[in-house]
Amino acid sequence: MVRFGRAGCLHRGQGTLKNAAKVKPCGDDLPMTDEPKKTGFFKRLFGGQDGAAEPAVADAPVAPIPSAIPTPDQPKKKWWQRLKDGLSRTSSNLGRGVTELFTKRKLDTDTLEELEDLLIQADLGVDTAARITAELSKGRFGKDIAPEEVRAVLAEEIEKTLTPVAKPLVIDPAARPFVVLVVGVNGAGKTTTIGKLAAKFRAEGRQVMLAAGDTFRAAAIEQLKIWGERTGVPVIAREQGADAAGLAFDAMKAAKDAGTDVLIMDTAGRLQNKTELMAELEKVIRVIRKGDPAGPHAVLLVLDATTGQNAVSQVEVFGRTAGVTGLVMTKLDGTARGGILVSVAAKSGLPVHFIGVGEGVDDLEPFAARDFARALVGLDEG
Ligand SMILES: Nc1nc2c(ncn2[C@@H]2O[C@H](COP(=O)(O)OP(=O)(O)OP(=O)(O)O)[C@@H](O)[C@H]2O)c(=O)[nH]1
Repeated sequence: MVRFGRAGCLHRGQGTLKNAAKVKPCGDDLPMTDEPKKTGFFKRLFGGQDGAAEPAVADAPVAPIPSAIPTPDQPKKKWWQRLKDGLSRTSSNLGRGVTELFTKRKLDTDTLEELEDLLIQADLGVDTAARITAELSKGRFGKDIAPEEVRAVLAEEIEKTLTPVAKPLVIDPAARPFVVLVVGVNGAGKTTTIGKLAAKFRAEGRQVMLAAGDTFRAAAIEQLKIWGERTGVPVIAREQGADAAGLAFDAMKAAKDAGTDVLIMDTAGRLQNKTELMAELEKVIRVIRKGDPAGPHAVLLVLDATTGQNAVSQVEVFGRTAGVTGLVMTKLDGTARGGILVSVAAKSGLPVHFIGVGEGVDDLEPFAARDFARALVGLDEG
């Protein structure tokens, strides 16, 4: 049965926390990349706890949903400040590391190697780290160099890597509905991102509909309904355990009938190495295409920054199976290794549409290369 989840009685489970005791590191049973992981000074600097992402469990209670619509008495922080605060764990580690490396030391083979290690520990990836250090040494080798200069070069090189992928998600008004399919591993932040996107599109005056395609978890359906209620957006849902492809069919029909501009479809979190679940995703896509051969018009892969280099493998597999058209990276505030975005961007070349630096509705914004690069290395807005 199709239910429109706009009505009031949706607060069951609201405000409860996902049970931290039930989760295990996301990377546990996933194919990891062979990026070298260093120990010692840099390990201590970067904590070594990242990779402990939060895969959701099937019976996890609903995640807390922050107020979707900020009330006037909530002082609204500028996005730059949110970004800077969100990336502070990475930027303070990088900044401290650079200062310790380059105070009263020349730019020589040792310092360059140590800088490369520092960048790898921040998850920028081996290739990017090597390219940046090579660039830094040009014309400066054997000379004194101030930490500020190193930071400026870092920001410049990171910006260069990111500029080609910093692309907005363009909603084609000719596609009605413009179907956005949201995919990713468990707990990456898909449902939360959908809620934030719904609020954004509504603020732009678009008619939005949500589809609770994560039929696996009752809590996920409830969570999406709450976001729907808060953002004033109808939610198409079926009961827990229902066929996800059937739900996609219902949602396509309902969105067409209602003349909706944007239909955002949630999907169950799935590990990229679980083939039967990946096959289910392909089925959902086939059903969407029956409704509109050009759909889904965007397939957003939500990546949790705290999963580190495993994000690279997620991009590969979801890209192959679901035809990912763009990325959203969440939880950049929860890691000292925010450089993972640079690594993923450099390797995949996929557009990065949005980044998330917190749980609030305003903590997701379109991705801007320069702002990100400067905030990542602890420089001011430039
Ligand atoms: N700190 C932080 N937390 C976030 C961010 N985005 C999402 N979260 C939190 O991450 C947790 C998981 O988010 P969900 O939206 O439920 O993730 P999901 O991918 O839908 O999860 P499944 O339905 O289990 O696949 C929630 O507690 C969110 O509030 C972010 O940018 N920063």
